[in-house]
Amino acid sequence: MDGSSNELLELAACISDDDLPTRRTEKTTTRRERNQQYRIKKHREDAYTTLMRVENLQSLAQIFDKQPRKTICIVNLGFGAVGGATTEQLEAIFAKYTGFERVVMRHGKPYSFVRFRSGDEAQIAYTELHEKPCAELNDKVLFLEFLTHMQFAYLADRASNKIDTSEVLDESKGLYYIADFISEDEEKQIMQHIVDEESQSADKWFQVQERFVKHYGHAFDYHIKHIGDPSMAASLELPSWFHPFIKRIRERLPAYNAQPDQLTIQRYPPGSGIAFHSDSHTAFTDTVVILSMGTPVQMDFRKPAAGCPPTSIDLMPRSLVLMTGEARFGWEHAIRMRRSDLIDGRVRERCERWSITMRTTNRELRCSCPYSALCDTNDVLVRKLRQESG
Ligand SMILES: O=C(O)CCC(=O)C(=O)O
Ligand SMILES: [Fe+2]
Repeated sequence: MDGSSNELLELAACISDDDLPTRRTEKTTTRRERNQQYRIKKHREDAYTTLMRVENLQSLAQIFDKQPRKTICIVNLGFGAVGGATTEQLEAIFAKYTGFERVVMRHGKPYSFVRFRSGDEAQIAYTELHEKPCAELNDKVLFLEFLTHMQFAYLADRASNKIDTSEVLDESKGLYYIADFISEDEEKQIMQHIVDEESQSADKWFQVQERFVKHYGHAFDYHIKHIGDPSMAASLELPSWFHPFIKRIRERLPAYNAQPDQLTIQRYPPGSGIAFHSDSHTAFTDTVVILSMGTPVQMDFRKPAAGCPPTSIDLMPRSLVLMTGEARFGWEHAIRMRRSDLIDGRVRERCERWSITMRTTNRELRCSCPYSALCDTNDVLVRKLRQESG
């Protein structure tokens, strides 16, 4: 038996036979209690074994502290899985304890964290909730443990990957973010335009995976990942209501000198997204702009060659993202297909999101960027397109 199994056994409560009752009624009660204790012991073993497996831990001693600490780990309660909870549900359970600060959750993990102002205050919640059925969670029995700051950092902060969403994220890399690029009224007006145009060209919405797309100026064909047949576009003109926004981009980002001739409107129902990609280099030139509306969503960026972990920005409604240079050609971007995002440890459920992507077609059908892993300039299809265009 290895050390970890020993530790699990230590953690499992022993069922005491010391006080076996003699009278019949007492005996029935005690049996029930013993069964309940046995069930708790089983659940506890499952919970701790799962945690050790998920985090590849050899020992629980390296992760939990025996002293009361500010941070409690709920070993067997995460977000999303069967029997999981939302941030709001956990807040409702813990907010009644003095000193409660916040709930921290992570995607895809079977555990979560609750932060208190002090260890003593955390201890009160611990004593009341540990190994007890929780009424707010269908009587699920919760297993709580204390974490030191280092242990919390190890479990929770390790994968922190959020970029600071200041106005210019990384100008040198060509990634710009402008919050509140349009007003709430403008957002409503744009949505109204989209609805109005719906009646004229309803058949020009295409479903791509779980999202819906519509093109103006030029169509984009997702099968060949290139400019598509003009008949697939809702209109070969950009909608006139959009021109003032192009002017505004130039005012806000004077370096922006593109003349977009292609607009893609996309509707993302909750749970939908777009896989990692770099917009075709030979279909579009070096600047891609995205205006977001509706629900906020996390967009991930990654540099495939460098093997860096993805990093994400939170696309708030009415914000604008501009990608140029390295961010446009050398990075991939994606919106994960999921129903929620995890922002600073909080689960934020998604509603419907709308985006408008502005691009300029690349007339030369050629790209000379140094990011060959993402560049389609030598693809067979693109070479053929170049030949055909003379
Ligand atoms: O909808 C978005 O925000 C991203 C769209 C996108 O990346 C694309 O259409 O290439
Ligand atoms: Fe894209």
